[in-house]
Amino acid sequence: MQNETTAVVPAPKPNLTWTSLKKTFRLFRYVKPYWGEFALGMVFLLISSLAGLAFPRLLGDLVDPKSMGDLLHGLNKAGLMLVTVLVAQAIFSFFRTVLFVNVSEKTLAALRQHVYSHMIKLPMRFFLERRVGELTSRISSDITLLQDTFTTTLAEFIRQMIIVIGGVVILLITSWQLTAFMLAILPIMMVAAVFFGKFIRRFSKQVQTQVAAANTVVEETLQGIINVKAFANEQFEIARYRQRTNEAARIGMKSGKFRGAFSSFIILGIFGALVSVIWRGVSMGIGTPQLLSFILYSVFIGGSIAGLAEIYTSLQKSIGATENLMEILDEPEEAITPVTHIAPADQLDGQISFRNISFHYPSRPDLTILKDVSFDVDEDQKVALVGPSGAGKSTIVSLLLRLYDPIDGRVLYDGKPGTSIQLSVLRSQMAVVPQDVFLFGGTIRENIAYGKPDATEDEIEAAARKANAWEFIRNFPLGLETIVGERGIQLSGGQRQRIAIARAVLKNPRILILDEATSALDSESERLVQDALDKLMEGRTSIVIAHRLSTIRQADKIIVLDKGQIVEQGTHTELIGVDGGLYRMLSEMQFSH
Ligand SMILES: Nc1ncnc2c1ncn2[C@@H]1O[C@H](COP(=O)(O)OP(=O)(O)OP(=O)(O)O)[C@@H](O)[C@H]1O
Repeated sequence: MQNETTAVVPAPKPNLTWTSLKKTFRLFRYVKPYWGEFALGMVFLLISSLAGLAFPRLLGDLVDPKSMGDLLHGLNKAGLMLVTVLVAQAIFSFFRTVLFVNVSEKTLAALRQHVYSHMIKLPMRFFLERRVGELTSRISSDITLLQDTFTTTLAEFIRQMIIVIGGVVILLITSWQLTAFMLAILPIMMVAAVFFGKFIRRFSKQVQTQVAAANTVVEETLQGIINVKAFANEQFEIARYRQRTNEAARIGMKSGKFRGAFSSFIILGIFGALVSVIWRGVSMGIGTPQLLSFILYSVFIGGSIAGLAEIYTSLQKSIGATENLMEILDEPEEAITPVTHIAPADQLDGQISFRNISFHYPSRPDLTILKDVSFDVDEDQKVALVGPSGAGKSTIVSLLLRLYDPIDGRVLYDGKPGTSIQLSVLRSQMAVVPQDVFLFGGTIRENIAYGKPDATEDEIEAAARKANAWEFIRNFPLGLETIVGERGIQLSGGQRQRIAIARAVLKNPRILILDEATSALDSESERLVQDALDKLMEGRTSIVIAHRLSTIRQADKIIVLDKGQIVEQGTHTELIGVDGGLYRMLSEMQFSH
């Protein structure tokens, strides 16, 4: 199965239009700081391309030293000129490449950083509408594509244009009749060869897909050989394999015919065209040396025209990539600012009110998730949200974190509307201990310090102790430096939760949000987690999404949700006494197990 996060989504190939070109020009904003280097690179490119243009002419002279007076002297002179041109071209090409690579590396690093820092500040709504794979490929493959454009494609484009225009001018001066004859046939053949080549490559891709499909049959059946045998399905699998391999062979043979045609085309078309030009030149009485440089120019021009066809495709792709990036950059960011200090006026006491909140997710406007939800949480209270799956508990938490804004109604913090408090200031005073604890691939220390990046060693240790995590961390040979995540050790569910608790302890939030883990921990682990949570909840407002009702008996208030509405509110004792109440029913169901 394809992994969502690594799937590369190719950029669509748009047509070259004025608006898309205008978007591409916005890229040059990133090149601006390196304009000097870029311009110098351009100059070198011009010189080396022009030098390259002198090459066929000089080769002609080398064959025909007579044109330069004394035979030996002329030969040496032509040879020397050629060597000079070659060396100059080599030197200029070197500097041109280095300059262009420098400019594009710096430009694209800046672009990458800009896109990423913009992307991560976009509102949740944006992430609901896109797949992670799509976004990662925007930042990885699209920008890599642009890198190629800046380092090679652009330079190639200019070089090829100089060769085509300069070459044609030189040829016209030599003989306009022969030039017209050559231009009428050779470039067309070259461009046809490029498209023919592409067409054939499509076939090899199809063959590869079929071969891969056939290999899947082998792999699956050998891995699950017991199933094949137990079902006596050998014949069925043989038929499946035969069908796929035959299909691969069929496409392969079809492509073989085109390959054959391609070779014939090259022989007849391109070499034929060259022969015709030579024949025509000789019959026009043009001398061998001139004819040689004429043919060389023609080959150069033909090659460059074919190259331009490739460049066009690659520019098209880059323009597509740029459009995608610009689209992301045009999305409005959330108002996220670095929070270094919270002014006393902005410090929350921890009182929360939901006032007539109605909500639907931006991606599903037809599906109302919360309907007229109102409740209050007092400072330092512990409030539990309970209700069947899908009732809207996590949605309430998302609104509290202002990941989304309600469609109707208001969320108030200490009586002030959320919209009047700076988003970063608000979020920096809340912490979440989620159900699925997300650990970054790094050390335990880094993962705990995520709650407060500038935490000291002592603070980290104290947080780990308070979270009942110190004991197990100390027992790892590397302690806090133990690597966790994909390439490190795997922590148990309870251990991960305690790391998340330590994070929250470090953050020391006014409002704590707990999403209880649904999967059961073993009783010892559960006791340690619960004890750490109880300590963490002390002295702050806590909202707990509870799945196991046994943990919330002491809550100051229990809010029971069903289908996006509050159906009951009260303490455990009050709610358990409601005949036919949802809370009572849910607890009876849980305790009867
Ligand atoms: N990002 C989203 N986009 C669209 N609909 C969503 C999104 N997230 C949740 N929902 C829908 O909102 C409803 C409430 O979901 P929510 O996660 O708030 O429920 P919950 O009470 O927390 O459930 P659970 O106990 O299973 O976690 C569900 O019907 C869910 O399908």
